[in-house]
Amino acid sequence: MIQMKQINHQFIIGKKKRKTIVPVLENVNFQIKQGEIVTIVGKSGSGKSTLLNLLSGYIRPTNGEIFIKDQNVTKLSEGDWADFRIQNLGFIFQSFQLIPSMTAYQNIELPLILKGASNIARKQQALDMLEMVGLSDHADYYPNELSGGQQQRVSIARALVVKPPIILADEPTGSLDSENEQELLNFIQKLNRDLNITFLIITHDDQVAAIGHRTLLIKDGKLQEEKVHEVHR
Ligand SMILES: Nc1ncnc2c1ncn2[C@@H]1O[C@H](COP(=O)(O)OP(=O)(O)OP(=O)(O)O)[C@@H](O)[C@H]1O
Repeated sequence: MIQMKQINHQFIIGKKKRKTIVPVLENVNFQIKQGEIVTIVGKSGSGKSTLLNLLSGYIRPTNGEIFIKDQNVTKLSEGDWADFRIQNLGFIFQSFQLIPSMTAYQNIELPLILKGASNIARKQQALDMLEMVGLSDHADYYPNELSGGQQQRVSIARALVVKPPIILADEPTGSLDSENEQELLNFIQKLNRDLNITFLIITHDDQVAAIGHRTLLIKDGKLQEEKVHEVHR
């Protein structure tokens, strides 16, 4: 489903004589199968977000190739990457990234507008998602009128409304209290079981890491298999 082949990534800071090269990832190779939940851990600054940004196409690798659903995404133009992203990837961020001037319903509907869905289909699917995350009665609330846990549920509904086969999550529980965290983790596992959605989750939190079928560790620019959690399957 997802494959990184010999990925190297470095950032270049400054210009000309003051140029500094910051190597972040070195010869990273891994594969994720459809229906897996894989969690990625590593110290602050180890390159976790960089890895996720490479998989999202927001940055391009210095070297190496990335395949998602057998498509070599490193070869896609910006426009084709944008289309591919809308069709295949959903995102969950720590900071929710909801649009403050739009209601819960409108935030969830937005990816469907971008995808070109019809009016009727949009309405039905957005309402279904609101129901699925238990917020049917909050459709017309704006993000600042919702609790942190409710905002996170709206952001998940928005990620899922286009039914992406893959969800990339960066510290998805980072802003939640322990009750909401547990609820979200149960929800991710349910989506994985019921809809066979593949999850790649970056986290600092052991409880989150443990929902992965496997956990990968980024250390000194390299990726290593940390743990296989047998209990989940
Ligand atoms: N756009 C950029 N330009 C230059 N350097 C960058 C850029 N983005 C990240 N870096 C550097 O790459 C390294 C890895 O950063 P990254 O954000 O991937 O780490 P992380 O593991 O996600 O950290 P955290 O857990 O603190 O979020 C850091 O040294 C950072 O300074």
